[in-house]
Amino acid sequence: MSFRTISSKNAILLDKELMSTSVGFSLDQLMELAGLSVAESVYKSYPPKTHKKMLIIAGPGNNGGDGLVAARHLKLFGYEPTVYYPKPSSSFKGLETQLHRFGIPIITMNTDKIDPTKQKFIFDENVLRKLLEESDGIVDAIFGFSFRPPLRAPFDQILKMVKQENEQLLKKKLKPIISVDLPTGWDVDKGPLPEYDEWNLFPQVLVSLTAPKPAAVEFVRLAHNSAAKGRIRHFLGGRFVSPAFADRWKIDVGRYVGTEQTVELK
Ligand SMILES: NC(=O)C1=CN([C@@H]2O[C@H](COP(=O)(O)OP(=O)(O)OC[C@H]3O[C@@H](n4cnc5c(N)ncnc54)[C@H](OP(=O)(O)O)[C@@H]3O)[C@@H](O)[C@H]2O)[C@@H](O)CC1
Ligand SMILES: [K+]
Repeated sequence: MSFRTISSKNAILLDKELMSTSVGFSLDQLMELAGLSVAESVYKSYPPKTHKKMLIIAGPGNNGGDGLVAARHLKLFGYEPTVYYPKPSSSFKGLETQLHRFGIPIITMNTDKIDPTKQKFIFDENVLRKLLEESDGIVDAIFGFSFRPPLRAPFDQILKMVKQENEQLLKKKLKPIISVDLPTGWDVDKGPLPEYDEWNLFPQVLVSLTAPKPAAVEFVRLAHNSAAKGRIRHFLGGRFVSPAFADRWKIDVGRYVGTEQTVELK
């Protein structure tokens, strides 16, 4: 294992710099490339022939936005994606509209259960259980580098359930989890914290974006020590960094081949 990492603090600063006037990217551009690299990593790991029904669980921030983009690309790649999006962001209305146009179901605030004064999402475990049962794989686009434990509602209940159901279902059939940028719930700089074990997911695939975070080192280390090590994969995506920019931030550009948007780190 040899890859350089970037701390949570620097990942936030790097992100800002990419969108500064001196570098010139917009959030839409970065998210499109990030989401595309996630979809490509899913395809390389679990093609639609064997894992057609993908459940994308999207969080309220940009990690969730990557998930919405990935869902559209997955549809174009031949999957049947469904998006579970408990706390939609007003910034991503356009992405939601695109998903509607592509006929991708989005499970979001449950209108008949909304508290009309607070517009609160009320977690219904039967809805999530059914989605998990029907899916062939889960894309974890809940939280990325701005996550700070402990998890708050409703995501604590959601994560707990994904973990429990997946452990049950795994006994019958491998239902992989593909995590976007970080396994949700893990501390960005330390990895999974034992005190939060009830909702620490352990994904089969991690797609680090721009550069792996320190938690990715833990992911690889734990994978190496687990019985499932042969099935665990770590990709780098988000192909928008120039060599000079990477040098400045002491990260690796990634040895992408040809038109690839994602490269496996070994
Ligand atoms: N340059 C790149 O690499 C690019 C990176 N990109 C992607 O952006 C991701 C980072 O996105 P991000 O900064 O929006 O943060 P993210 O992790 O989605 O979470 C923020 C949300 O989580 C919430 N929240 C936090 N803690 C919580 C808790 N304990 N329990 C509950 N909620 C909690 C927080 O709520 P708040 O604390 O503000 O109330 C806020 O709503 C990055 O990982 C990558 O995937 C690409 O899109 C573009 C290029
Ligand atoms: K994630």
